[in-house]
Amino acid sequence: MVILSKQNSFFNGVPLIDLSKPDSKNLIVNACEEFGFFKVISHDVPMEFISKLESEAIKFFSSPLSEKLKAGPADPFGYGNKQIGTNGDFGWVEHILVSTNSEFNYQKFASILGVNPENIRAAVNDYVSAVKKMSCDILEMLAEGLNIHPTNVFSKLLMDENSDSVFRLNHYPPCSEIEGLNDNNNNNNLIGFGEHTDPQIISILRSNNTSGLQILLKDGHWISVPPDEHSFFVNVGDSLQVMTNGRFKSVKHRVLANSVKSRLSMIYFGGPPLSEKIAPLPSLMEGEDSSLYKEFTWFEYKKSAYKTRLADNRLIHFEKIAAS
Ligand SMILES: C=C1C[C@]23C[C@@]1(O)CC[C@H]2[C@@]12CC[C@H](O)[C@@](C)(C(=O)O1)[C@H]2[C@@H]3C(=O)O
Ligand SMILES: O=C(O)CCC(=O)C(=O)O
Ligand SMILES: [Fe+2]
Repeated sequence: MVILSKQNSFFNGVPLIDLSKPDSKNLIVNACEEFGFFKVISHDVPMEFISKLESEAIKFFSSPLSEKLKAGPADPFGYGNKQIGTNGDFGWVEHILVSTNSEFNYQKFASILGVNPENIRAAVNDYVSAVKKMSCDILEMLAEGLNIHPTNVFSKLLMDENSDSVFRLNHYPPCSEIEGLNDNNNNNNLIGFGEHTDPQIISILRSNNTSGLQILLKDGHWISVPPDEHSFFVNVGDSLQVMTNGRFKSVKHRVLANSVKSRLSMIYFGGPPLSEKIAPLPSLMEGEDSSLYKEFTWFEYKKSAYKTRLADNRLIHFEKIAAS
């Protein structure tokens, strides 16, 4: 029996994983089951990579809107302003979305920044490579914690040369008008990025020290995640929910805009190759036929996901109807 030490394993209500500690694999499993979310410290992503990318992003987002729009529209890759996806979702946010594998047209960004496209490409590549390595370490610890062999069942999907992973930079400008907005609970809330789950396997988020991120708990309450520029935050995505046959739940999260400070976040979304079948791992099913989900590939899931609104439950179309 595994006895989990709860001591020092929470940070303001959010599970805290110290990657240097030997018991972290069990704590990660616990966090994925209870929250679908956790904070990571003692990682080995160099601060130099984070700062370099952050300064390139600040330069880009500080450019005149007319210049930034030249790197859009986000279809889904490129620059987007207030628009999230193409199905009618909006937020107080501007963003850049790039594919981590295909040759993205960095020239578009570079001409705006007036820099060599190699600089921005190198900043994204250095950062993404380090964060991808950390994602794989976490996924391998997860597999070990679940007693799955080989332990690279999840990480090999991110390591595959055809892995369909994406990287996103979000900038939430401060909004002074929030003070005038009131919801029924007397809160001043302006949505930066509306509630949703991430479709991929795992998402790794790093932000500056501006608050805004919230996660939905199993009991239906939203909690604010205190920002920490030196740490990373990990989300279970829909695909990991399916691969664990619902044992882990993809976490609903959202971002509220801030009235005084701007928030800058960078998120790596680790996804499988398009042709990969997304199905529960046999060792996590009670019997051969106990999958909660119909068979589908990541391509089929993505195609369907891109037709949905942000807050929709995208997995519902792939769930088996329970026999009565
Ligand atoms: C409204 C949408 C934006 C999104 C594609 C979608 O149709 C539904 C999923 C959204 C999401 C959420 C997590 C990531 O930010 C994202 C890049 C992704 O893979 O799924 C976005 C999509 C997007 O902005 O293109
Ligand atoms: O910007 C953030 O802090 C979170 C954004 C997010 O959840 C996303 O881009 O999917
Ligand atoms: Fe998200």
